[in-house]
Amino acid sequence: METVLMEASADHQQKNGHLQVNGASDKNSDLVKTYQKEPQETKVLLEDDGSGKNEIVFNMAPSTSPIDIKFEKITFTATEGSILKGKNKKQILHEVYGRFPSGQLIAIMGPSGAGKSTLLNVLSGYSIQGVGGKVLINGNPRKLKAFRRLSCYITQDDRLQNLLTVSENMHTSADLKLPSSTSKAEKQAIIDEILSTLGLGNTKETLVERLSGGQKKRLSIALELVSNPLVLFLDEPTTGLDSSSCRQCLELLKVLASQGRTIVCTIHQPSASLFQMFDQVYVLAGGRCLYQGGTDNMIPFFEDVQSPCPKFHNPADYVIELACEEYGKDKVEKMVQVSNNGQNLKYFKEPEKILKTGFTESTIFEDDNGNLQATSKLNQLKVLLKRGYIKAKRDKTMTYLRIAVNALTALMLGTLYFNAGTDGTKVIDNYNLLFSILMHHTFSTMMLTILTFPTEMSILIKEHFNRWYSLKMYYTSVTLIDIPLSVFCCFIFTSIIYYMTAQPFDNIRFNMFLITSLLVVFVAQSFGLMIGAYFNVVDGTFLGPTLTVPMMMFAGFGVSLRDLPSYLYWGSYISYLRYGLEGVVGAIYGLNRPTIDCPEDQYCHYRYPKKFLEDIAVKSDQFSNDVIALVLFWFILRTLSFVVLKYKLHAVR
Ligand SMILES: Nc1ncnc2c1ncn2[C@@H]1O[C@H](COP(=O)(O)OP(=O)(O)OP(=O)(O)O)[C@@H](O)[C@H]1O
Repeated sequence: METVLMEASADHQQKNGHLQVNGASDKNSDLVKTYQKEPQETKVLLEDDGSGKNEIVFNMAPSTSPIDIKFEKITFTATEGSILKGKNKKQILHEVYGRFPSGQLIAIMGPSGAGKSTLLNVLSGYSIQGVGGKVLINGNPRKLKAFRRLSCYITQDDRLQNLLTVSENMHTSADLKLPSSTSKAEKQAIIDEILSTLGLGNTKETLVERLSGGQKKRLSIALELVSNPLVLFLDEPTTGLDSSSCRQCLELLKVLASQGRTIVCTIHQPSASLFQMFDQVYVLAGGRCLYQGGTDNMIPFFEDVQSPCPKFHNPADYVIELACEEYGKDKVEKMVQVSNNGQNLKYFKEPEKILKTGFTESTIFEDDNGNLQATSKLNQLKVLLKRGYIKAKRDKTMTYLRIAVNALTALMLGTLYFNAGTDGTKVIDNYNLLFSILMHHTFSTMMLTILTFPTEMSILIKEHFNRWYSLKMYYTSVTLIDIPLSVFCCFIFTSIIYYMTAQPFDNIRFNMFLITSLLVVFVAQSFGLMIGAYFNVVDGTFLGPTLTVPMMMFAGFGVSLRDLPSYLYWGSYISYLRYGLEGVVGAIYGLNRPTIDCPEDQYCHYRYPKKFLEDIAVKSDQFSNDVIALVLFWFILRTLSFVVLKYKLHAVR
C-alpha cells in the first residue's frame, strides 16, 4: 500500500462560504448543517484505501463546545463469587486522579490486568456499579444521560451486523442516531462524508463480513461518528490490526481529536512511532496511576524517578517493563509517588493550559432528562424491522436452513408414517408421530434461538449503550420480525406431514393442528430467548434441552396424566407440551371423529377414536383452553425474556 503525505488543507476549497469536500458538490456540503465546516491545517499520513483516491479530507468539526474530562479519587470495586460460596470484594482502581483535555488523543496504557478497560468503562459511564469518586465534565459533575448524548463507546471486538453492507449499516445508524427532521439527502451527505473520511468510500456495497479487520474497526468508528460525538472512548482500537492498519486507525483518531474532540483509548504496548502519535498518556499499574502527561515528557519523568530510559529504548516498552516490576517494586512505588496517583500536572505538554481545563463555562450539561435516543419509538421500530428483514433475507442459517430443515424433516416423518392417519392398525404410531412433531417444533426453534441470540446480545449491549434504540423497541422488533418466517416454516411442515400421513382432510382439523403447532413454536422460541438472553451458548445448549425433559414428562405422553401421582400433577400445568399434545390430539381424534378404517384381515385395537382418547387420558374438547394456555405461556415467557434482557443489560454495567 502506498503511503501518501497529505495536506488536508490543500484540498479544502472554500466556495460560496461552504467547504467543498473531496469533490462533493456544494449542495451536499450545504446540507450537512450539523457539521461545522472549518478548514483544518492538518497534515496527516494516510494509507491508500484501494480506491486510488488518497485525498481524504477531515472536515467534520464538532458542532458544540469541547469537553474536558477531569476525574478525582476514582475507585472501582468488583464483586466476585456467588451467594452460595460467598461474595468477595476486589478493588481494581485505587483512588486515581487525572485530566483528559479536549482536542487530544489520549492513551491509557499499562500491563495486562492494570485496570485500563476498567478506567475507560468508568469514565464513559459504561460501568455504574462499584464506582466511587468524581467525574467532572467541564468542571461540572458528570450527568450521565447528558454525557452519553455527547459521547460514544467503541468496543474492542467489532460488534457489527455482518449480513448488512457498509452502506446499510451506516444508514441504520443514521436513521437511528440523527433526529427524524434530518432529510434523506442530509443523511446521505453525512454518510458519504464519513465513509470517505475513514477511507471506506470504496466499500459501500461490501458486506461487513467480507471487510478486513482494519476496515471493520474503521466502520465501528464510522457508525458512531454519524451523531458527531464530542468524546470517543475506544477499547484497544489497534488490537488485531497489522502495523499499517494500526497507524491508519490512530491517524484518523488523531485528526478527529485535532478538531476538538476528546479521544481516549486503551492500548497495550504501542511501537515507538505509534506511541509518538498520542498527545497524552496515562499509565496504570495495579489500578494506580504511574504517569500522566505528554509523550515527550516521559523521558524527563523517568529521570525524575531515578530510572532513566536506556538509550534507543522505546519509552512505551520501558514504562511497561517498569510497571511490570521488572526493575523492582520500589520503582513502581516511586512512580506512583511522583505522579501523585495522577494529581501531578507537571508532565503535561502545556501544564498552564491543563490547569485551566475543566473550568470551561458549559451549558450543555443542564439537561439530564428525557429520552436518550435521538428518534421516536416508532421510528426505532421501523428501522429495526427493516434491518431485521434484510438480515433474514440474507441469513442462510436462520432462514434458508430453517425452511429446508422443516421441509426435509416433514418429508422424512411423512415417509416413515405414510398414511398412518387413516390406518386403524397404526393409531399408536400416529400418536407417536404427533408427539414427534411437537418435539421437532420445540427443539428446532428453541435451539436456534439459544445458539444465535448470544451473538446478537453483544451487538445489543453496544448499540443500546450508544443510544441507538430503546430495549423495548429492540425487543418488539425481535418478536415481530420472526413471526412471518415461523408461520411460513410451520405451514410448510404441517402441510407436508398432514398430507403424507393422511390425517383427516378437514379444514377445521387442519387449522386446529396448525394453530397448536404454531403456538408451540412461539412458546419454544420464547423459552429459547429467555435462556439465550441470560446464558452463553455452552450453558444455554446444556440448559435448553435439559429443562425441556420435565416438560416432556409432564405432557402426558409417556405417563398418561391419569397415572401421574397426585403430588406431581402440578407439573402438568406448567408443561406447555401438555397443552400442545392435547391440542393436536384433539384436532386429529376429537370432534366426534368417526370410526377409523381397519384392514379386513387385521385387528384394530383403536378403531374407535373415543376409546383411544379414553385410554391415553387426553381430553379432546379442550381446544380453546389449550390455545389460551399456550398464548399465556407465550406471553409470560416473552415478558420474562424481556425482564431477563433488561437485567442483563443492567448487570453487565
Ligand atoms: N467485574 C469484575 N469482576 C472481577 N474482576 C474484575 C472485573 N472487572 C475487572 N476485573 C479484574 O480487574 C483487573 C483489571 O481488568 P481490566 O480489564 O481493566 O484490565 P486491562 O488493563 O484492561 O487488561 P487487558 O489489557 O488485559 O485487557 C483484572 O485483574 C480483571 O480480572
